[in-house]
This record gives sequence, structure tokens and C-alpha cells, in this order.
Amino acid sequence: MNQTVKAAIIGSTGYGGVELIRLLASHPQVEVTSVISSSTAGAPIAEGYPHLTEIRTDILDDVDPALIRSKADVVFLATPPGIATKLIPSLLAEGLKVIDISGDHRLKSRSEYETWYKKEPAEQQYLDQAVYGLSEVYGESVRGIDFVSNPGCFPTSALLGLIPAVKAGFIDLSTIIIDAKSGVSGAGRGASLGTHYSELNENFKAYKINKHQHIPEIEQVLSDVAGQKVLTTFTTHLVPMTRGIMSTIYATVQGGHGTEDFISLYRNYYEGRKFVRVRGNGIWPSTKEVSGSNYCDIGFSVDERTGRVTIISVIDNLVKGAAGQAIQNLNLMMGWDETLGLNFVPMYP
Ligand SMILES: NC(=O)C1=CN([C@@H]2O[C@H](COP(=O)(O)OP(=O)(O)OC[C@H]3O[C@@H](n4cnc5c(N)ncnc54)[C@H](OP(=O)(O)O)[C@@H]3O)[C@@H](O)[C@H]2O)C=CC1
Ligand SMILES: CC(=O)N[C@@H](CCC(=O)OP(=O)(O)O)C(=O)O
Repeated sequence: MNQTVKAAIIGSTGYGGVELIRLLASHPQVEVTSVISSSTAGAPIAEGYPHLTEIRTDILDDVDPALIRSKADVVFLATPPGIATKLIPSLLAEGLKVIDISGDHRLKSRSEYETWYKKEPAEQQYLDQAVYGLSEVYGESVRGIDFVSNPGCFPTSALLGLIPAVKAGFIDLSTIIIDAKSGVSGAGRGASLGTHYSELNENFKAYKINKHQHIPEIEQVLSDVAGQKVLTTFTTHLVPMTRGIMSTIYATVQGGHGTEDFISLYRNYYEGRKFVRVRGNGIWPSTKEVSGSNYCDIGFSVDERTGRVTIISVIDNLVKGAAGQAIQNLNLMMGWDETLGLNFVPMYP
């Protein structure tokens, strides 16, 4: 008989949490038994999200580790930075499996976290314990463990687009530039000056230039893969669309490799990993082609004139960039097929 796992979601009323609810509704081996909110406990979740009417009749629970343990085996945290740091020690002590979607446990250095997030870091033992769940790269380390730190949305697209080339020495590590764009759901459900309609509509803007909290996350992983310190230039832009991330990556090619060499390298690296689709020569991915799905699509062009490669990597920030990859990690933690409950065809158009 197939094993079923009971799941709780802290931060159920945010975009990441509500996407977990949507995706888990069709997972064959997970039942969501507790949806949790710190500010609206006691209210039906469908009150804030009428699209869930008659799909989820739950009343939101309060954040209470013992209550969560009485209802669930695994807990997802889709909470703003600084919250998971405080909650996870007691959730792990209750014997729960934990998947942290926030950035609180991605950086292994406490001082780096403090510098980039401007918040009190988690205790070192929890940073050491958390396995960074970039599924296609570190999936084997996730199998059977209890605590996963889910990657950031931008790092997921940038790293999947870069790692095979970095590992194989196809690019000069000192030349990497990542030019990234995100839909506005990446900023969460809370309203803010920067994300309200008249600020965003028919506008295109860069933000957090050279200060984005995903810079040290990307550099930490690239350095790990390369076996030497790697620095990058990473710039984020807000696009007037709801979902999607596109990372356009530039680097100087080493070893005289052409576009077809990059395609073969990436196809070999991601062989058997269903959620990374490497495009053929001249077939560029767009965000709509992965929307609502757990896919990361990647395309390449080497410019023989400049000696640089352009790599385009797209994901849905709420799926492969958050809830979808978190479920992929749960599947790996449980020793299941990593694609379970995630076989969504992208929504197109
Ligand atoms: N949106 C995205 O595309 C991605 C987001 N992430 C990360 O996931 C996390 C959630 O993001 P997102 O869903 O967009 O954010 P939202 O702002 O949409 O949601 C945040 C959620 O956290 C809850 N929350 C706030 N304060 C607390 C608290 N003290 N204790 C418990 N719960 C709390 C909120 O509900 P309430 O206040 O009622 O408790 C709400 O449900 C963030 O860390 C974000 O960086 C990662 C990848 C992609
Ligand atoms: C569009 C937008 O604002 N996106 C957010 C992504 C937030 C996120 O996922 O970051 P952590 O999980 O690392 O906190 C940003 O750029 O900060």
C-alpha cells in the first residue's frame, strides 16, 4: 500500500502557501491536514481566498508546534524572513520533517545572513543541518533527511542555468553576469508602494542593485560546485506580469565550445531529470512556456564574434521557484519518485 503523509503549512495565507495548497490538492500521497496563519487563525481559509470555496473548508490554525505535531508529519514554512529561524528548533524537536521555503536556512554563514537579510541568523547547528534543496543538483543529499532549505526563486533559475557549464569549465568564472526579471507575485501578497498597480503597470524597473539577498546564495552554490570562490553580478527587475522568472546569463566561453556543445553538456547533466528541459538551437524559452508547472527551461547561444555565451533560464517563481520544488524535495525526503504530484502541463497561452 502507498504511504500517505500528513502535511501542515505555516504561511498558508501567502502566495507560496496557497500555491502549496493548489499543488498538494492533486498529490496522490500527501494530505494537507493543517493550514496555519499567525494573524487570521480561527477564520476559514476560503474567506481570504474564495477560489478555494468548497475545495478547502478548513479553519486556519494558530502557530503551535505541538498542535502541528498532533495533526501532521511534515511542515512547510512559507513565511517572511526571520520567522522560520524562530520556529524550526521546536518543530524539529517535535519530530516533524521540515521544509523551509524562506531564505532563513540557505546561507551557511551566520554573518552572511545578517549582512544580506539584516535579521538575526539561525543557530549554526540548524544552518549545518539544513540541506539546500536544489533538487536536480543536491537531490541525492535530500533523500531520507528531515530538514530541507528550499532554494530562492531567482537562485533556482540562475543556478540551473549555470551549474553544468561551471562544473565542466565551459565558462570563465570571473565573467558571469545574471540579468534576472520576475513577475510581481515574487514579492508576496502584501501590498506595497513598489508593487501596486499604477507603480507597476506599463513600467519596468530594476531593484536591490548589488544588494539583493540572493547574491550570496548564488555565489555560495557556484563556489561549492566550482571548488573555488565565485563572484557574480546579479541584477533583478520587476516585470508587469503575475508569474514567471527569466534569468538571462552572460559569460565568456572557455575551450572554444559552441552552442551545440552547451546543448549536449546540459542534456547529459540533466538526463533523467524530468523538470529541466534543454531547448534545441535557436528555440528560446519564455516564461509562459513554464507557467503553472515545475519546469525550468533553458536555451543557449554562443556568439563567436564576442566569445560569450547567452543562457536563458525560465521558471514559474511560485512552482519550481517555491511550492513545486518544495514538493519535489518532500518526494525526495520520503524516497518517492521526485515527480509525484507535479506532472502539470504548463498553462498556455
Ligand atoms: N513569492 C515567491 O515567488 C517566493 C517566495 N519565497 C519565500 O517564501 C516566503 C513566503 O513568501 P510569500 O508567500 O510570497 O509571502 P506572503 O507575504 O504572500 O505570505 C507570507 C505568509 O507568512 C505568514 N506570516 C507572516 N508573519 C508570520 C509569523 N510571524 N508567523 C507565522 N506566519 C507568518 C502570513 O500570514 P499571517 O500574517 O496571517 O501569519 C502569510 O501567510 C518568503 O520568505 C519568500 O521570500 C521563496 C520563493 C519564491
Ligand atoms: C519580485 C520580488 O520582489 N521578489 C523577491 C523574491 C523573494 C524571495 O523569494 O526571496 P527569499 O525567499 O530569499 O526571501 C525579491 O526580489 O526579494
